[in-house]
Amino acid sequence: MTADVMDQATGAGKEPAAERIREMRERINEIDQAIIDLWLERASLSQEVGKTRMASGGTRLVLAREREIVERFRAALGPDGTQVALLLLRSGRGPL
Ligand SMILES: O=C(O)C(=O)C[C@]1(C(=O)O)C=C[C@@H](O)C=C1
Repeated sequence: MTADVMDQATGAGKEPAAERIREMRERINEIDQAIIDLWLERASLSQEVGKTRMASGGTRLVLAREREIVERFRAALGPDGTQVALLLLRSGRGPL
């Protein structure tokens, strides 16, 4: 890449920046995959907890526990954390 040609894939204007961006994107991809794997594992566990509880005659949901989880995410991530927690809970127990 010459200094005045933008690299299409990375959007960078110079090769050293393009190379650094490619490296950082590799790590971003690894992190995204870890998040996906953990998301799916959590959803599966959450479904299992729900089945176990209902089979014992208990409730489908435990709202106090959901509030605790939403609060943990809000405290760590702010208002977006609330949205993440709500999506996370929905992916395990389904929509309310
Ligand atoms: O911790 C539980 O008791 C669960 O059932 C798991 C979970 C969750 O996904 O975190 C799902 C539904 C409940 O209402 C509360 C929490």
